This record gives sequence, structure tokens and C-alpha cells, in this order.
Amino acid sequence: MAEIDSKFISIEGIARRYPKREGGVTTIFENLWLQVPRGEFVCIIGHSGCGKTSVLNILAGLETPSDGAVIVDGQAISGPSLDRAVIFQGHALLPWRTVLGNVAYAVSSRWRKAGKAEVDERSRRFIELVGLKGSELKKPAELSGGMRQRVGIARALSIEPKILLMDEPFSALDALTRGTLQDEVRRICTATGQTVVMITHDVDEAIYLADKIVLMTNGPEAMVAEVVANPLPKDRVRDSIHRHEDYYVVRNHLVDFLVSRSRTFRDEKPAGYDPRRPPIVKLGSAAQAAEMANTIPFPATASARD
Ligand SMILES: Nc1ncnc2c1ncn2[C@@H]1O[C@H](COP(=O)(O)OP(=O)(O)OP(=O)(O)O)[C@@H](O)[C@H]1O
Repeated sequence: MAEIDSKFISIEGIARRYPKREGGVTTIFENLWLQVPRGEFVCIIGHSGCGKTSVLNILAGLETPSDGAVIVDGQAISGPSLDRAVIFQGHALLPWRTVLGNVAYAVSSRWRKAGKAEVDERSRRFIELVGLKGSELKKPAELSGGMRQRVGIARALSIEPKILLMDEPFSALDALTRGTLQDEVRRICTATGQTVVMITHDVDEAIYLADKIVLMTNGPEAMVAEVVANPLPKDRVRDSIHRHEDYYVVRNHLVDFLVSRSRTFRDEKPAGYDPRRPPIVKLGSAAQAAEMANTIPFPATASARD
């Protein structure tokens, strides 16, 4: 069980290749391995074109990898499933349905035998959870962009997916709405122990939301360079996060990667780098604590003279 939980999502040597117009193939990435434990919030960061959306689509079952496989909870993915809910940048709501209708449609697809009252109750509960109580009977066209994205989030969470997949879900929103929605998603996912894989270009968003941040090198032939364990405390709060002693340590590490190492990593791989086990990097006080734990104490009998 512990082994299944630590490999809840297991990406095993996947590749994405496309035929070139002029002949031959372009390899966007290959031999990509990654494990995500149950209940973890993981962000994937990398430059445009490195294949982040392709990885997410493969996880969603919307694309088939050119090689390799993805195992979720012990089962290989073979197509889309209600076990894996996706929130895209655009909300993709059904325009002719109300807020309640959009969420209820997902709920009744998930629990086909559920009665109307049960579907209604569950849908309303999730609509309230994302702060849209009172807007149940509005149509998407009557909502702001932020409200539509909230409906998308309610719809995804209402089906209690094993995995929540998000592709830059907040990037089209204004800064204030983005912040509020990040807070809500974080609150809900932390409270429910939701396993999440999210793509973002925003380093600060990743530091605020993620337990681990996966760094992808530039494409083509992109690789997972490393996985950064977020050193900030789980109970971090947006307004004070930048005052934490580790905040700029992790931020600078991520920015350095994006500015230079994402380009040079392929030619300057650290000794012992193994794509099957991308290194988990600990930074700041977490790194110091790990170092201390590895320090061999003097034997109790040792004296200064020994
Ligand atoms: N159907 C396709 N045929 C050929 N090439 C494709 C196809 N779909 C995607 N690609 C290429 O695959 C690469 C990776 O695309 P993908 O959208 O996964 O990258 P990304 O890292 O998510 O980029 P962005 O951050 O810009 O969204 C891109 O270079 C893209 O042009």
C-alpha cells in the first residue's frame, strides 16, 4: 500500500514524437519518468514548447504517448476517465446550461444511478465551495472570466477525481482573481488531500501551491532535470510567504533554472544523473536539516584527545 501510494502516479519512460513536414521525426521528449505520491500537489515548470501540455494530456488520457506508459493507482491509463478531472486555461463550460446544470452534468455522469435530489445537493455543495452560491441559475455568458473558471473548478472537484489535472488554469485571469482562486484551490486541495498535477509558467504560483516543483529542460528532447521539494511550511499564507527565510532561496533556484540551466542542462548533466530517477532537490532550511541528519555524531565515548 505504501509503495502504491508513493507511486500513485507513475510516469514510466514516456515519449512524444511528431513527424516532421520535411520527413523524419521531432522528439519533444522521451524517456520521461516521474512519480507523484498520493495527496501531493505537483507543479510542472518549463519553457514554452518543452511538452508540458503533452505530458498533462497523456496523464488525462487525451493523448497516447509514442512510447512508455502511465500507471495511476496501479492501473495503466488507456483513455480519458472520470477518475482524472482536467481544468484547462479556458473553462470549457456548456454555454446552454446554467452553473448548476454544468456541474450537475458532471455529477450525474460520474454517478449514473444517483437521483436528481442527490445530484442537485452535491452540485450545490461544490458551487458553494468555490464561492458561487447565488449564481446557480446563471448561464456562462452572464459570468465573469473568474466566475467561469470557478465553475470549471467546482465541476472538476464535484466528481471527486483521483487526480486533478490543471493546465495553466489561472493564467487568463486578472491578478486579484488569480490570487483568490489560488487560495481557494489550495484550501480545498489541502483539506481533501487531493492529488494534483498542474502546469504553470508562474514561479510564484508554483511556490505558493506546490509540494514539489518539476523542472523541465527546453525542448525538443526535453527532460525532467530535477524535482524541487518546496521547503516552505505547509501552512504558508500568501500575504507573508515572501518573508519566509527560504522563499528567495527556492525562488532564485527556479528562476536560475529557467534563465540558464533549462538550456544548458542537457550538456552539463550532474554526475550520476539518471532520467529514471530525477533528483529530488532540497533547498534552504530543509537542506540544512537533511545535512545535519546525515552528520555522523562523535561516539559517546570519544574525547577531544581521540
Ligand atoms: N499535433 C502536433 N504536431 C506537431 N507538433 C506538435 C503537435 N502538438 C504539439 N506539437 C509540438 O510539441 C511541442 C510541445 O507542445 P506542448 O503544447 O506540449 O508544449 P508546452 O510546454 O505545453 O508549451 P506552452 O507552454 O507554450 O503551452 C511544441 O513544440 C509543439 O509545437
